[in-house]
Amino acid sequence: MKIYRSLSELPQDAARSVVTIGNFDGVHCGHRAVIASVQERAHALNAQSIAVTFDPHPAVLLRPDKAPKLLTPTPVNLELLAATGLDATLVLPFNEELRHWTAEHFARTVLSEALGAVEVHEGEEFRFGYDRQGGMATLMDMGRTLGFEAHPHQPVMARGGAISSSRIRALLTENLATRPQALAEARALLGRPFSVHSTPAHGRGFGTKYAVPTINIASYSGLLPANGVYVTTLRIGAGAEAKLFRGVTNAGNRPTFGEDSFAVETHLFGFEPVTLFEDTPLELTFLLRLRSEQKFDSPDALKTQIFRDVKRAQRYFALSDLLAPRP
Ligand SMILES: Cc1cc2nc3c(=O)[nH]c(=O)nc-3n(C[C@H](O)[C@H](O)[C@H](O)COP(=O)(O)O)c2cc1C
Ligand SMILES: Nc1ncnc2c1ncn2[C@@H]1O[C@H](COP(=O)(O)OP(=O)(O)OP(=O)(O)O)[C@@H](O)[C@H]1O
Repeated sequence: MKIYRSLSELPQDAARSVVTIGNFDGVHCGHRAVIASVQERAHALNAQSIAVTFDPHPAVLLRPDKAPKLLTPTPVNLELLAATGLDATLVLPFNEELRHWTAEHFARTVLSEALGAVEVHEGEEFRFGYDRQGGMATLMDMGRTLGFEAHPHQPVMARGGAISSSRIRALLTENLATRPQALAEARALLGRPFSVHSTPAHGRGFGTKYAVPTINIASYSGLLPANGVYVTTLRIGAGAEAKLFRGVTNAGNRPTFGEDSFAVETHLFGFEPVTLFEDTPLELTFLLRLRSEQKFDSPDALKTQIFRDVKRAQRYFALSDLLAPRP
């Protein structure tokens, strides 16, 4: 997939394009349905399939105090978009200039002039342009003048509602704190288990001394699931060299050891030594929520509980192995 980071990077002789615009955070099942239509139509019309997205997420500029933590950091999101098979993604820097563009200006400069759009596909609730003034009706009107068709898509539903990035964020944070099954719901909406991508950090050394040895992940600006203990896998490294370990993870403040100090730490099963550098890529995947974090009276009491967590996680993996389709 080609990635263009500004309008000026696009080839001058605009190819015909079938386009979809949005943030696509997490590239969930709703996004993938719209993207699949874009690809199908691009193929039929002998045009390129392209997504237009924004960096940073518009909310960072528009509502800085309420900007959501992202399900997927931008580089990983671009990999997910590439995996859908799109020909290209245009990542427009979302800045003061762009935020003031009217819907009409956006349609004319980006869709028509820069991309040579022949069709534009969006969910029917789609809004765009300064102050969210434009919607599907605007796109249809503009399309008549500019020579593209606007195709609204019915919302893709799952687990009793329309799929959206904000719904998935809510499932993984406030809902998950009180309803462990919210993790499975988020998985159904995403079409894959939720994971975070980071690098290793140093622990305080308490784990090895008093509880169980763990790998900590570096402080992370994206979205993390609600504090608590989870069954997880940890992929260490990238490409053919990567190693996958099963384990249990605590995301929380570790109250047993005194003052709050937030960490995400994973105890790996069947660990074999691997060299970790500061920049070794880690992907931590959250499979099942086991419990909330607790303050224990002693490190020994915590250790006993962690052994119970490990047993439950091993039962989870044994069952998933049993249910996994055989080659
Ligand atoms: C599976 C698991 C569950 C944990 N549960 C709790 C808990 O409920 N309460 C708590 O205070 N700490 C919990 N911890 C965190 C330990 O306190 C932590 O491993 C220890 O503070 C080590 O920190 P360090 O790696 O920075 O040395 C848990 C850790 C793991 C791996
Ligand atoms: N469930 C869905 N069904 C159909 N189209 C969808 C669905 N979710 C999003 N879309 C469409 O995909 C495109 C990109 O969506 P975008 O990422 O901006 O929205 P979103 O997932 O609803 O996120 P948020 O919750 O942050 O608004 C838009 O055209 C949007 O209307």
